[in-house]
Amino acid sequence: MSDKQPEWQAEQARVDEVVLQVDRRMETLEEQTSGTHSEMVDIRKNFWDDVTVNFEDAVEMAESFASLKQQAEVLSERERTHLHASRQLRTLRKLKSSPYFGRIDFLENGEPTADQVYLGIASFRAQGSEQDLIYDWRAPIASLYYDYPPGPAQLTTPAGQIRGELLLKRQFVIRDGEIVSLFDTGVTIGDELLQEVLGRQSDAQMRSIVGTIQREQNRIIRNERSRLLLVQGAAGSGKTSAALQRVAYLLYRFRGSLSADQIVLFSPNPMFNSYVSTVLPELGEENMQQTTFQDYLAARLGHSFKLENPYAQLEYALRAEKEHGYEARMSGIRYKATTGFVRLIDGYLGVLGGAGIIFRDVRFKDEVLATGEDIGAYFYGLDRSIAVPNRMRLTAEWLLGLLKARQKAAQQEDWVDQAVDLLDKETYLRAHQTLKRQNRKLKADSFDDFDRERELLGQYVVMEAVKPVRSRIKKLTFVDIRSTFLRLFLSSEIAARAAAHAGIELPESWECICKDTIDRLLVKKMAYEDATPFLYVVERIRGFQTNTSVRHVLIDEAQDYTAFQFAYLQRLFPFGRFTALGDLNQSIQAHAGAEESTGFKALAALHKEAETETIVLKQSYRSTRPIVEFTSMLIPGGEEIQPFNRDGLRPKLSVAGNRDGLHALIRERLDALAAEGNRTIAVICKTAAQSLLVYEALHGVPAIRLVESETSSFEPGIAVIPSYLAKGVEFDAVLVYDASGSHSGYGQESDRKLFYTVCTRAMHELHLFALGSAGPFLQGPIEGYYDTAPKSADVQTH
Ligand SMILES: Nc1ncnc2c1ncn2[C@@H]1O[C@H](COP(=O)(O)OP(=O)(O)OP(=O)(O)O)[C@@H](O)[C@H]1O
Repeated sequence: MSDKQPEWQAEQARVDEVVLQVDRRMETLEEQTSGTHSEMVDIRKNFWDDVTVNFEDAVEMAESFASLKQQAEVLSERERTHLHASRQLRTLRKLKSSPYFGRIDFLENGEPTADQVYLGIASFRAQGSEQDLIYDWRAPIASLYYDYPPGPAQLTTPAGQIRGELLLKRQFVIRDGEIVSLFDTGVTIGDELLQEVLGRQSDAQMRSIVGTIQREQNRIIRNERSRLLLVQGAAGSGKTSAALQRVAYLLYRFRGSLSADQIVLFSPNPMFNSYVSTVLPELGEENMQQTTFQDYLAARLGHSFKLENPYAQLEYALRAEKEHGYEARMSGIRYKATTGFVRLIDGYLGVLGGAGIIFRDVRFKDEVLATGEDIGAYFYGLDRSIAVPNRMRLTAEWLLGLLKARQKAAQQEDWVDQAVDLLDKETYLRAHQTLKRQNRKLKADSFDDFDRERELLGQYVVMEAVKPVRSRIKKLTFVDIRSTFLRLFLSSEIAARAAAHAGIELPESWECICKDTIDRLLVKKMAYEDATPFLYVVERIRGFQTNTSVRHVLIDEAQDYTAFQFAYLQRLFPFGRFTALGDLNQSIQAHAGAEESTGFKALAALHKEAETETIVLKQSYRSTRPIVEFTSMLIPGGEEIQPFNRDGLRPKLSVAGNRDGLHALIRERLDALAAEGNRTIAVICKTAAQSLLVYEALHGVPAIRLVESETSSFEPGIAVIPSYLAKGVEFDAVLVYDASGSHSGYGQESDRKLFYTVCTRAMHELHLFALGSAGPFLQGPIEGYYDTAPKSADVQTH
């Protein structure tokens, strides 16, 4: 529609009116906030003048306390009002610039006139009015906009189904209060707006897709029914986008009962956290908790082991092929990712319920209070129908009882006298304070009595000596979980019993797996593949420290999780509803290729079928049509992926005869891409080691930076980045290093998904660089989907 048409002008007049109303509201709010702000400053400044503090006796103290409490409450009430108003102002500022993005005219059956509904990031009505000038995109009526083209439509509300007809569906782009474009759409969501949105250069931050959410994505966003929502979606199909919009939806739908800190998003790496961190604030919502699974593991394991990170594991899988023990480790990595291994560990835990947990001696002052055998005998003497963690608690209580008896006896011992003599002044004073606190009858002058003082200081010394032992008993450190875990791998007889208990067979490579596991655990190294099974055993023996406040757990890149990791997460968040989003074609972890039951199926197995919903996204939005057509050829079943019809250049392959030549070609391409105005460009390498070499070889290229596993921010410019860290993110242009079939390129069948993942990061341009010749994935029918640059003259090296 053109801006000359009366329809456009009428819409602009409405925008002007809404902006005026928003402005008015902002003025009122600004006045209010400046008022509450100065009140807050005042209260803070005069806090102590306005309270009466008197600690002379109990009554005065209670009064002082009440006065303090009241003053603090007034302050926090003002702070809350201020925060709320500031948030509202932030949203109003956004509405002022772009009040809405869509309009629907809905004629409900039996009604004489259609409702005009304008949709924006928040609802808004003029002061004193009953009518919404803007509806929140999450309001029930907004679903019509996302779900139906013009024609018959229906809406599910708490009151039942509403049927009617969608007479009009209009989309707007409004900037600074001016309509920039306006489309009436015939299909679900008009291609024009999507074309415009997707054709833009990326700006190093993920954007909200609120104005162009597609019907399938809307199903993900608004799902309230399922305990487990599984989303399998092609690369670039909007899984992450839908997940974030879903969080915003849930916060709106359940406002009052759900807060942002009750939602956790597990993301693939810290850089990804930064990439998505602006979407929710852009929608006027607070960010949910964001973490990586690795961070979670590290926090739970503490410092007792040197924990390998998943990237180090992946680097090993990609690079160490020639190292001794490679196959043993790789078969371990694959087996430990399976549900078979979960069952084996469950079987082992079953065995341990009857016998076999290893206990440590509990000592007090170099003397054994209870030997590991004694503890074992006590533990296994308890009723076996009591769950293991509860028996552990009972055992701890028994040990605390022993310790108490020992504490009493110790007071007469010589070492106590010696320790009392050696007390320094500070400790002496501390002892005095502590004893005074504990024994109210003790008056300040009691210390004048030498014998009494000696006795009390003796008690203090023993109490201090007992403290760490008591704390260790409470933490159940008398259970030697490392040795207990190791035993499964050390004893073939126990492994066989665990397998029999679980009703499964041990894998053929079990012996090799055992040797590999033992070697590392004995030196307190925790391989990534062992970390979750180990923690699972820890928590099943000691009792799970569950997080009961979390209501929604979203797992992005879920295809990379093992059956064990899902089982673990499921137990950690017993009240959480799970949304798992992934793409099996992008399974790039070292365990990829393990039995099919890893990934989604394992997670689904943990839930009832009736509580699970699976949504498949086939349309890919990120890349241009030529890029999607090319990448679809890389994977089986790729023909099912539907490219969004956005034009662009075909991917281009450049081949060089030596590395210097390759680097010269890349430099040339980077210059050209930067000159074209691409804001985010990535040279994606296979490994971190390769990234470092390439980064050094490209020294001097402006705005180039190396991305490493610790990199925590996603920035514009040129990134040299290992394949696995590019997961989940996207770039205007991608240069793949190196697309040959050599070891440092992508030659093995096991490299296929990695190669696919790398190529699908490109939004507008994809350039492939190969050393020597193109790799196997670029040969055959796929040759019809990319162009080849004329072979360059190789750079001569000296
Ligand atoms: N409905 C939509 N409207 C506009 N843009 C969209 C829509 N859906 C997806 N996109 C865009 O497509 C790109 C890919 O989206 P996103 O990263 O969410 O996909 P993904 O499925 O998580 O991808 P991958 O699995 O490859 O990491 C993003 O730029 C996103 O903004």
